[in-house]
Amino acid sequence: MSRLVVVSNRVATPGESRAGGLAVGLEAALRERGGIWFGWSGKSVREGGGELHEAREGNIRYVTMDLSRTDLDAYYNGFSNRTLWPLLHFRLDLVDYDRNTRIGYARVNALFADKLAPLLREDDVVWIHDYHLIPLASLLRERGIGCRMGFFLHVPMPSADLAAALPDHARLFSTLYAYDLVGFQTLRDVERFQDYVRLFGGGRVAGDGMLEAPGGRRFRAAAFPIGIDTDQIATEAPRALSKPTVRSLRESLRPRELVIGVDRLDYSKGLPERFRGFARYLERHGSRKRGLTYLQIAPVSRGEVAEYKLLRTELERIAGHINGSHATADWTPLRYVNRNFARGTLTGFYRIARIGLVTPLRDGMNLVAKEYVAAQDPDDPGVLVLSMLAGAAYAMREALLVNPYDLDGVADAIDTAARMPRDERIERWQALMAYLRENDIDAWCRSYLDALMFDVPRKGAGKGTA
Ligand SMILES: O=P(O)(O)OC[C@H]1O[C@H](O[C@H]2O[C@H](CO)[C@@H](O)[C@H](O)[C@H]2O)[C@H](O)[C@@H](O)[C@@H]1O
Ligand SMILES: O=c1ccn([C@@H]2O[C@H](COP(=O)(O)OP(=O)(O)O)[C@@H](O)[C@H]2O)c(=O)[nH]1
Repeated sequence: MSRLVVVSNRVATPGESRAGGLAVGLEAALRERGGIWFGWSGKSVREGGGELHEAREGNIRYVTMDLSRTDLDAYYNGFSNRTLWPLLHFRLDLVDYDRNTRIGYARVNALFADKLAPLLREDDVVWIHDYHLIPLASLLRERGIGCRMGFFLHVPMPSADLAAALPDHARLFSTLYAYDLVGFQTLRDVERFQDYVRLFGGGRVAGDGMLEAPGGRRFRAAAFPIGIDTDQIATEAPRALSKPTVRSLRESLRPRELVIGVDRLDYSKGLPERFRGFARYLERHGSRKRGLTYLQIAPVSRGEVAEYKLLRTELERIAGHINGSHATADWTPLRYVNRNFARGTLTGFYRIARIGLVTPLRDGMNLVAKEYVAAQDPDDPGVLVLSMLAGAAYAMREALLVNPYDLDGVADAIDTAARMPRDERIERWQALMAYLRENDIDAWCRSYLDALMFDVPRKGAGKGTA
């Protein structure tokens, strides 16, 4: 069997617990097969960068690389998170068009290629993840690496016209042509990518999932919706009820029901809109409103990026306003917590929540939606309120689907969820859970790697073909 080499900006090194779905998914994927996980160390150094660190746990070898402060600012805080992230989440209004960060992004990708190339063997399978590392395969091929390489985009692929608004977009997106397989979360993402290749990328859709780049090189593009470790969460959730943090949350709520939201503090997650949707519920459903308490967990994310700092201030203001307007001496309707919780604890929180509120404005997938469902009590499950603009909504049709911009719709969905009879809750939950069991994290990993290893012709790979 070929050795698997996973490459991503974020690496979950042993013992690290941090919010973010990519690391959660890849950790589970590598646990099954073993291999190398290569990426940024999470550290920045004053000068230089490029130092490698190694660690091993079980069958996974972790190789991580430090980045200089300047490189990190340009590549991660800059081009990845201030240019590509908003672009890929349909937020042209937030895109930063700075040329220097674009150059820094190219420089750091070249550094990744320089450090990774010597570690690779001819029969390795290299699986590169996310928007931070789009050009990496092309740079590795320039360095003579001919092995199979796949890419997976964890975030949405935007409409072709939006993608084309990026200066030099063709130079960036055409580097995707160096991969053998380009994976997306949903079929809609694949279709939007095909549109881009056809309309702006100089290529053509060859049928059968294959695309043809301008020079004639063929590669595959397909959807592989990421899953979770469904059985593990279902087993862990009832056990988590005995954890002191979970017990004390439960006791503090009585006699009210819990509504829960769990998101990195990110504008793509639609938190201001969600807070306002909850406020609308409080205003419109006055007689029942005191039956619910909404807990929003929102660990700070990308805290050095200006837009994220602004969002934090805005949320504090809205939360203060909601509580100021609706709280009583013995009830705070919205509890807003900027802390990261271990996933073991979160499963207990999900389990005791009658409603899971997941309303991103755009999201590649959203693993929290899936974790919430997997953690429910089969005899008395809660209800998932899910944005129709999250990748997760593509298959999770038995959730209460909402438009996250429609505050009245969100308020109505909270009310419907709070009043939903047990039989209906069970019926919806069973359908969702059957889907999550069949499409778990192992299935995701297996289907992607099978497609990369067996479904992709190898003609034309190798040096100079990118
Ligand atoms: O690494 P960070 O900058 O701290 O951000 C955390 C991760 O956020 C994004 O996650 C995405 O991947 C999830 C799993 O596929 C998906 O469910 C979610 O919709 C995406 O937003 C980002 O894409 C990752 O690269 C980050 O590591
Ligand atoms: O305090 C927290 C908040 C979130 N998460 C985890 O972070 C991931 C978030 O993934 P998702 O796909 O929902 O969104 P992303 O943050 O990757 O955009 C999920 O596995 C959560 O359980 C966590 O471990 N602790």
